[in-house]
Amino acid sequence: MAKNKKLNTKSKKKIITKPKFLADERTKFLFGISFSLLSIYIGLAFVSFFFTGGADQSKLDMKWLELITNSQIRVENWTGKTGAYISNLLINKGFGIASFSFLYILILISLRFWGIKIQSIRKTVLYTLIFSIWTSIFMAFVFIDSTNDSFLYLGGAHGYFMSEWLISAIGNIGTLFILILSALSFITFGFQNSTKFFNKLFKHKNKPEKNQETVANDSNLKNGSVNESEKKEEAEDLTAEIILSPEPLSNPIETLQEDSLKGKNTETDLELKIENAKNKEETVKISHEPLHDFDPTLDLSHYKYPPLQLLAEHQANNSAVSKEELESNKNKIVETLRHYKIEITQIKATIGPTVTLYEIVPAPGIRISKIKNLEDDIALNLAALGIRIIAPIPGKGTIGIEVPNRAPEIVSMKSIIASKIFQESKYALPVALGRTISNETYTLDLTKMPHLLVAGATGQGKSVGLNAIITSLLYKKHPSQLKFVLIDPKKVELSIYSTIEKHFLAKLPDAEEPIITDIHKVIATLNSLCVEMDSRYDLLKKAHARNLKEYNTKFVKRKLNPENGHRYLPYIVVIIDEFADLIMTAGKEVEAPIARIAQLARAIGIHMIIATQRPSTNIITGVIKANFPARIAFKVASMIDSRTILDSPGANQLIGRGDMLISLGSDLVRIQCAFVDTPEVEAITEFIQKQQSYPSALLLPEFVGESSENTAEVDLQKRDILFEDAARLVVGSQQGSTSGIQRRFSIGYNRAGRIVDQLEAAGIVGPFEGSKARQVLIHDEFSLEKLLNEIMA
Ligand SMILES: Nc1ncnc2c1ncn2[C@@H]1O[C@H](COP(=O)(O)OP(=O)(O)OP(=O)(O)O)[C@@H](O)[C@H]1O
Repeated sequence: MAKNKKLNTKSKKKIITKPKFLADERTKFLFGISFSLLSIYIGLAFVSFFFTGGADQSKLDMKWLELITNSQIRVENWTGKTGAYISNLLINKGFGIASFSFLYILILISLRFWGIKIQSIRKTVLYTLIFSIWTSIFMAFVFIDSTNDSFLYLGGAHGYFMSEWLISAIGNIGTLFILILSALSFITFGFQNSTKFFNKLFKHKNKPEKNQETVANDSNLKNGSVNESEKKEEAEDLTAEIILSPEPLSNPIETLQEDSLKGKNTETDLELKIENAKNKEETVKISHEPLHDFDPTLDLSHYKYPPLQLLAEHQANNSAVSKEELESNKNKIVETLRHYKIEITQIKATIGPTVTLYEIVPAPGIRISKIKNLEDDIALNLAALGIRIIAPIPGKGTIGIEVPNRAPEIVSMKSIIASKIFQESKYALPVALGRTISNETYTLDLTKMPHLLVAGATGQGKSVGLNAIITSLLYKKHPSQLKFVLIDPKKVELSIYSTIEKHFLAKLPDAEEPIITDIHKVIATLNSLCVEMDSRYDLLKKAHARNLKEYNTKFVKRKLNPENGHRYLPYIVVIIDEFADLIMTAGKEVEAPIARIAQLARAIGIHMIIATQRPSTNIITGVIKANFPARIAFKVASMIDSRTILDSPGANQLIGRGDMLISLGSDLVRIQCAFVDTPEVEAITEFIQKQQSYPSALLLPEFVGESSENTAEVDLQKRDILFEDAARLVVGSQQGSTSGIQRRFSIGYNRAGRIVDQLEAAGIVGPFEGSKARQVLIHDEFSLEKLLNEIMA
């Protein structure tokens, strides 16, 4: 109980001792200077007092004001009358030479203003006061006679008064005992290791010193072979650490268990409980008083989120839709419908950033399909592209006709990021996409998607869309909470993010480039993500957590022991720009890991966004579609493309420049994507890059390719027709890389890989060595020809 109480007061104290005063750097600087100069001034005054105090003494009995105002009076002290007065007040009239300890407080305060924290000021003031009182009495007691022949009172007036009073009350011996006892009490309670020190000094002089931090891990503690006094001593050490250490303890499990020992104070109990804690640390039901929560952001505690000013307004001129435009569109719609004998009872317009939605209520008895078929006629009459008819609008019972505005508005990323809905969103991975047709900010939680497929013909806003997604995540997430894996075979779009590698990116340990462009590296990275996925699943299982959020909550609450492999798991967002290029070169080799991650990674916080220009069925395969329920389509060339992405037409009728449809299961929402320009993204990455970072990108687990294991199955009788040529190429260039063969013969990655496997089986190249090129085992053409002849025979 007492222990707990202490812990409580401790944590309360900690809260109070962190005042948020003087946040302004300039004020801190000025205060820092002032206190430093004051410390030097008082220090000089004190030192000078020893030499000049005698000469000045007669003048120092005056009142301060009198002394200061009378310019006739001069003192010897180096710091003038004020310094002399203060020294006399504190040393002679106060605590004697113990007054020097007050200087320590001044130095500590000035250091604090300089940003250096040595120890708590509150604690130091208390200890200094106790120390000064004690020392002044002690000095006065020891040097009681020196007052007769010196101006200097080593114990100060306070010390002399107190020691004389004590001597008269309990005599010299009694006073000495009181002084010794009070000194010991101060040391015992004031310094956490003092009991240990005394015990060692008096009882166990021969026992080797034990490192305090390793006490809990000591194997003696486990096997119970220690004697009682050792146990007691170590239990005391542990207790002392729990009560006094203001820092988070290194092993949270033990401390939590320690909390649970309320009221049990026999040492044997304590030992046994701690031992149990070791065995049971995977049991995550601990619900005792928590330690301070683990804060993953503390690694980069000074990290500042990008400010809004880095984004631009992009205010388009004359973008407002005029009343005339609305009226004229309305009239044309009504006329066209009337022409086909379709009467409407009501029409309403909702002005969006790029399109205006005209909602009509047809007269009773009109068939909806009739209106739907008039799409082209209405478009013709309005002389506008990109008209889309939604018949009926789900959940509304009306028919919608979307008509593009003459001057579309640019939705700036700034307005979206600044929106209340985004700022206040509590999503785990908040993505701000743009504005809906009714001008509402559209945000989504990537963890709920859980993956996103983005398609659109070239130049329609796909890259801007990806940038908008990445930017919104950068505005909301700390580097400790989120890592991106950026795959960009085109090598242009995502390279802008390479500067924030050490803050926000994850890559293979041997990868030189932060943005993955090489097909081999892509395959290795995707497979490595599968390994990471499996290891995360294991961790979640061990922790009895259902998903990453639950797992991280447990970790933050210090219910999972890092010594057992537990770690804070950041979200990983994998972005693949130009997915088509990957599928075309590596086919199944990329499709398989992507499908695997897509199927399983939701719970463990790996989310994928794949983008493609070519939304054809050989790229967006059934496997990919089945695993990517959330899809975004920018304008595409044909209705077939639209169907491939969204399973419905519509994307072919979009007007481009960020006009998009998002499909989440059954819903189809039209959105004007937020616009973020390259200079803005550069400003954001530069802002992040300038800040303190991790030493490297997050390193994904190493992935060792499987190809070497397959060589046993390679049948050299069924050689590829390019086998011989490839063998000559490899020996001629002395380079055994799959990509070299792929390029030279313009063949797919799979086929090149198979040829390399055959070359390995024939003994021409060595086994797969991860990122390094394979070794070439045949060094000259003569040996090669000999070998080839043997194989052909
Ligand atoms: N949300 C938007 N708002 C306004 N204009 C946009 C928007 N998105 C794109 N644009 C305009 O369209 C141009 C092309 O966009 P973007 O580079 O994103 O196309 P893309 O689909 O990625 O093309 P590619 O596939 O060839 O890289 C931009 O330079 C910009 O002028």
